[in-house]
Amino acid sequence: MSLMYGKEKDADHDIAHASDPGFISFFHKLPKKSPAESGTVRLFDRNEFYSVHGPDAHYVATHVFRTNSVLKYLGAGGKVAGLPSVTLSYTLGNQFLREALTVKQLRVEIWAPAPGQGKKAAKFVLQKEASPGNLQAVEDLLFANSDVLSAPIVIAIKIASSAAADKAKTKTVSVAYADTSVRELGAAEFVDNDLFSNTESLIIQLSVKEAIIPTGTVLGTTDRDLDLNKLKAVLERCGVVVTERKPSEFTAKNVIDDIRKLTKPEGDMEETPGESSIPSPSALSALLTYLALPSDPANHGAYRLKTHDLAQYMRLDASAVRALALVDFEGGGSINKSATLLGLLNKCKTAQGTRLLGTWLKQPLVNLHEIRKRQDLVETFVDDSSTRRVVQDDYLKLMPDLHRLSKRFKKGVASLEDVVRVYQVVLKMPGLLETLEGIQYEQEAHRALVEDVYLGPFRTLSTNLSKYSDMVETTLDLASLDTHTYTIKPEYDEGLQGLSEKLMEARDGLDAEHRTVGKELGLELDKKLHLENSAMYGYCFRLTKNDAKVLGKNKKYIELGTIKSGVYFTTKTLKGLATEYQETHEEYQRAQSGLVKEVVSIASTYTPVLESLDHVLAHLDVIVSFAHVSVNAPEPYVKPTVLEKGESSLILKDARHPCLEVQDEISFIPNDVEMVKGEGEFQIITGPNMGGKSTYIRQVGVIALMAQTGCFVPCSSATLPIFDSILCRVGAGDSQLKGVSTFMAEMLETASILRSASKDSLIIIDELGRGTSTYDGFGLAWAISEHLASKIRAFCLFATHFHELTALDQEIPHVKNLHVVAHVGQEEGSQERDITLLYQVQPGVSDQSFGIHVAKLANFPENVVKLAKRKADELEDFAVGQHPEPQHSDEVTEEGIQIVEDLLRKWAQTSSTDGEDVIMEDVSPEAQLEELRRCVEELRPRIEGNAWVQSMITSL
Ligand SMILES: Nc1ncnc2c1ncn2[C@@H]1O[C@H](COP(=O)(O)OP(=O)(O)OP(=O)(O)O)[C@@H](O)[C@H]1O
Repeated sequence: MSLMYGKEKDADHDIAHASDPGFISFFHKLPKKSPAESGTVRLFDRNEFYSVHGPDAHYVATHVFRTNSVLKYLGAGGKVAGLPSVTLSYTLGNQFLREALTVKQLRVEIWAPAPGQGKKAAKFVLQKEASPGNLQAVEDLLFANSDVLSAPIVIAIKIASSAAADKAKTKTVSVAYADTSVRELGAAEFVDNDLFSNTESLIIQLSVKEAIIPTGTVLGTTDRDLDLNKLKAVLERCGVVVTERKPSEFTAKNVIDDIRKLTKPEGDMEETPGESSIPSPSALSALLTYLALPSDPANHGAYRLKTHDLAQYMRLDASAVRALALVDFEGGGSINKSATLLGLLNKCKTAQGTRLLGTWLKQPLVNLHEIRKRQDLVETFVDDSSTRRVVQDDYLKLMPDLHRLSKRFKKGVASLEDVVRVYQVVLKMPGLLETLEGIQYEQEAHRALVEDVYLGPFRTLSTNLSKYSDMVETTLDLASLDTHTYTIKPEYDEGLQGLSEKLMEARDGLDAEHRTVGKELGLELDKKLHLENSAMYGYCFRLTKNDAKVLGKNKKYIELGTIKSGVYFTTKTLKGLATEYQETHEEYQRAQSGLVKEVVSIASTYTPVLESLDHVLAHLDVIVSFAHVSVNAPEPYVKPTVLEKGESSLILKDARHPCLEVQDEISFIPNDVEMVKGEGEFQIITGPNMGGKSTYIRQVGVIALMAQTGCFVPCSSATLPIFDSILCRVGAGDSQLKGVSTFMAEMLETASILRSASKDSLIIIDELGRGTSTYDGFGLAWAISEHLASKIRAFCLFATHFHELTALDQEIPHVKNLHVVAHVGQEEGSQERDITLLYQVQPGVSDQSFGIHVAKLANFPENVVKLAKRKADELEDFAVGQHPEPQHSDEVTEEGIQIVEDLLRKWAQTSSTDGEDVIMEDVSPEAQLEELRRCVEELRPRIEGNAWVQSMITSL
């Protein structure tokens, strides 16, 4: 969901009038935004609208209104020295705040006029503060009526190191996390490497939005500072907002008491947990302090504390989430639904289903039994399409977000309408049960599973809810539901019944007087003489001005007023009756509202049942959605054969990229994938730019991930082992990293892969060594490949432009070369060569090299660094022709290599500041490419004389 406002009238609230001259000086004296100037927006509540000032005003102008013309400049100096300001209506402002917190990952502050200050306040006080992981203060304001599709998870991280651990380059990481929207706390403690690979996986698994870490020292030079910097880099890569707090907050003081307060119901006499039984006490302590949970009595006894085991799910790194396009990482809300796996697979009908799917994609299973269970359930709904449709259209589609409803009950803000919505769910249950009982099984074995996962729980929950229906039916006036009025049945309460009768009597009295006056005046009731309950006068009579002449000067008829619709009048009797009616009505409302509270509070006792029901419905929704997508894909998906870790090779027939094959403009070419353990689990893919390399290697990752979430896969047949992790490294051109320079990010990610991969990992490396500037890039690619292939022996797909890397298959038996096929043609009589891309992947090496790139090292295991250096030297030799003949292309000549060398040197020099190996940190990929194009132009005559060089740079 992105904000597309256009130029709104909203911006026209006249801020110049609304603001006191004193405001400008007040604004300039405000404390600096915490913790850093950036990343926080500050809104001023002006009773009817919000105003925004300074740099924030520019931000709002650009992002909300998409024009600077909405800016007003307060104070003297106009555009040059005035205070840039913009206003937002409450609706627009709240929408902006929601997006700032959940999509843009910003902190927000809302300031309100200081007590005693009127509309034109000059002084404001901070009223509400919120951050992506802590929405508590603004929950009612911003999220009361909108589904939050992802939970505001906030995590506190503490790193402990010891001399022994330092030597082994490991750390102990303690984390505590909270989801205040469901009142859940969690903790985990694990050993991590010095690049925090496990912490990264945990952040992905939990979809963390904000992290609290201790501040470093001022100088930032201690070992701890260095660790914190690395941690910050990881957090940034994962798109997490970093909040720094004093290290003193990371001490375990009071944490036992606080946890007891939060998790134990009042009066629970069970023994207090000791400090040793509370995991990650210091991280928990920092987290509780930050969220101020213990100080709010509403939280007492309301929280649950869990421990999270990192190994229960497949591990993913941040690049994998991006490279496999699992979810919209930047959170911008893609318009094209099939652009992400979440978008593609989300045929869920409920908000809870969509949320659970998002979680499942970040938490692929590693337990074979659990994976097969999900697959069998999906198969059940693939086999029986008609039940699938009925479940989706007649049941799931009508289910409200029970999680949100439960939350409203828990917070005591639920209304009768909420009570009724739950009732409507309960009414649907027998039909849903009957539908599921009627499933036509192709595999009898699935019957017990459906019974176990859905029918059993639904029956129990229905039984638990039967009293709920009774309660609603005896207390609520169900006859008035159709008109969306929610009232208590008068018969339910004696007092209410009495009042209701009194109300009827009063109403009868009014009617009688209506008749009497009609007769007296000789006017037909309702056509001429109207009895009305006017907002201004209460019950009274109305006549048109013309008809009103009959009233004459008769004192009996008391005129109340004349407006366009006619003349209003009353009589003494009517006045008395109207007052009585009004008073009884008010009394009735009071009595009813007491009863409403009672009914809502009885309904609230069902929240645990509702939460369980929510979970089973969400599960059903995702499974049915998987089945729906599997059947309705351009080519139906198949159930993959998943085998235990290490027990299988990866064999896919006719594999497709699920997100690409659904795009209208693409006629997708399927490819087989064979990664046979011991024979070819390491594959190097070369080929021309845009030839389909990335697509091929990424689709393998997507398919493995889909298989482990229990979904069917886009292949005609598939066998694959369980992977403990999918780790990716994607080239600079594709990465959308912020903050860290692309180069450093590339190196860190690759280093992290080397540290954390195992033989059961699936590694996807795309375009390693791009965007940097020496031959080390090749050396690095070689060294990494060799390390992965011979030491780690992971399943790996490596797409590269380093043609020379393909020689690795001569050294390591299970390295296999593949290439994407391109047909290079030349029209007769033309100098132009055009390439037809066929997107077919075939064994062997492509006969063209497509460019050499460059890199520098950061944080690699020493042997990799050494090897990289050696290989780089070898390549230099190779380049000047002292190396054996190039093996794979007849067209490569010494002259050709020389031209490429000269070209690259020129490129490196022009971009370099010191003539050394260049790290183009500050140069955007576009600018680098532009630079390269310029160099090509300079060497144009020589390039045109050499077909090989020319083919290599066609893509430029
Ligand atoms: N199997 C396929 N069938 C049809 N079209 C494909 C296929 N694979 C890729 N394409 C098309 O080719 C485009 C480029 O593919 P991809 O990015 O995988 O190429 P690449 O070889 O990795 O390119 P580069 O080397 O420039 O990074 C895709 O966006 C898609 O439109």
